[in-house]
Amino acid sequence: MCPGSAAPGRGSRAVMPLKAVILIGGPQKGTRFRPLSFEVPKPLFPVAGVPMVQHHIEACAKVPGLKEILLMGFYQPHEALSRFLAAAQQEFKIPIRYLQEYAALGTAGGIYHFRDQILAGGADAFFVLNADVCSEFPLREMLDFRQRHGDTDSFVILGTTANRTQALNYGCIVANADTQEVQHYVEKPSTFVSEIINCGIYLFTPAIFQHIGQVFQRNQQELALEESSNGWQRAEVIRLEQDVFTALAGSGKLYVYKTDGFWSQIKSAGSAIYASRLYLNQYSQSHPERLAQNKPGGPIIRGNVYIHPTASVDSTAVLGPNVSIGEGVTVGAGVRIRESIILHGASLHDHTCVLNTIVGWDSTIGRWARVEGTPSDPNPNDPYAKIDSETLFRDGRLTPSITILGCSVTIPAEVVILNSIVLPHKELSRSYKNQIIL
Ligand SMILES: Nc1nc2c(ncn2[C@@H]2O[C@H](COP(=O)(O)OP(=O)(O)O[C@H]3O[C@H](CO)[C@@H](O)[C@H](O)[C@@H]3O)[C@@H](O)[C@H]2O)c(=O)[nH]1
Repeated sequence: MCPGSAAPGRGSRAVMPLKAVILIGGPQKGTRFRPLSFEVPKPLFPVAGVPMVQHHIEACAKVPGLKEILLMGFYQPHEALSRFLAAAQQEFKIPIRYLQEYAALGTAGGIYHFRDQILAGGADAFFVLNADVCSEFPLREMLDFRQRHGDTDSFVILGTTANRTQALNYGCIVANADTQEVQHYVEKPSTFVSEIINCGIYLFTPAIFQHIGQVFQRNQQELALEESSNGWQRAEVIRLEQDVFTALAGSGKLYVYKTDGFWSQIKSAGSAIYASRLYLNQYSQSHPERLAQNKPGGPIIRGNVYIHPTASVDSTAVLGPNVSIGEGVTVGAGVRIRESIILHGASLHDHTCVLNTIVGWDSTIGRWARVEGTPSDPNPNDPYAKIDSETLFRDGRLTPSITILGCSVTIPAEVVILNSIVLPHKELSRSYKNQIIL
């Protein structure tokens, strides 16, 4: 933004041309999300009833002056993505495009490669958001913060507090307590650096490209020494965190805006259930119409529940808290569902009990069956605890986690499926416990 173009003072800000880039990654990643990512790319996985990145898009569309949203990744363009983009453009009345990287270029390589597209139309600043986080997205607050604290040419990272142990799984930020200027940045350190972590949400000005460009040139020079035909391409692989932030720390250009609002990573399927809970909570303020109510002749609703309008739920079913029911789902009489996501087309026959589970698209659960997982919620007694993006195995054994049924799985009547992952199209014939069923 041009210095002096905004009215000075707390919270007052002239509207300036802005853009947003959402980093959606690509197919190789998201292994902790299997088998769900087989069917739908992780950024489109429904969280609290809508695709994961729709929450980002909605937050961006609310920022005054935001002209365009660019989804950036290395997925091949496909029908589900195109359909989603078309629908989102209509709903949020903002241009949204997908820019495909020819290979995984890292968190800074893609934005550098497409810098002309980002700056087209004269963007003064732009947000970059990791797709695999859920947040209140305090984007306006980040703009106001930059206005108040940094110079208007500085860059802002959204930060939050984690506990000392879990902070090691994130980018860690040491900042000046008065100015919030980032003095030190270490990505996933091996020993404690700071409790302030990087939320994967940034506000940049076009000047960021000079800093990324320096890394690109250095990479090129280093690779020129190697005998390799694709040196140029590899020079384009650049990480914002290790290559850019670490160097920018202490230069007076990088600031952290700390939020106390909700925030979580969405790495594993278990964290999608937790993220759903956070967004459903937010709906009471932002989208009360999306929350199911207790009504005569309707199912019994406990806490926050989302039911797609096309779903058919028996009036004797008891749902909640934290349940999302997808398009065309059928829920029979006496069914109990808690802390679960039921994906479109699934059918839960009478008296089934589904707890801490994701039920895949078009799966069927026979009557009186019980499908249950173990939640991986953050420690409720630690206000700074984050969800552990658990690995599937520990000491060679499957760690108890939420139960996941892949798409078109059939569970017979009267069985118990506990802490298991069932791959798509399986027809089970008995009960299972702590297993991956291939
Ligand atoms: N377009 C594109 N996107 C990518 C690429 N690589 C990763 N992404 C996207 O960038 C985001 C970050 O992914 P990772 O590189 O897996 O990093 P991380 O382990 O999630 O850590 C990052 O996020 C944390 C917060 O959730 C931060 O704490 C940490 O510092 C870092 O920024 C994800 O949304 C992912 O889809 C790429 O090559 N191209």
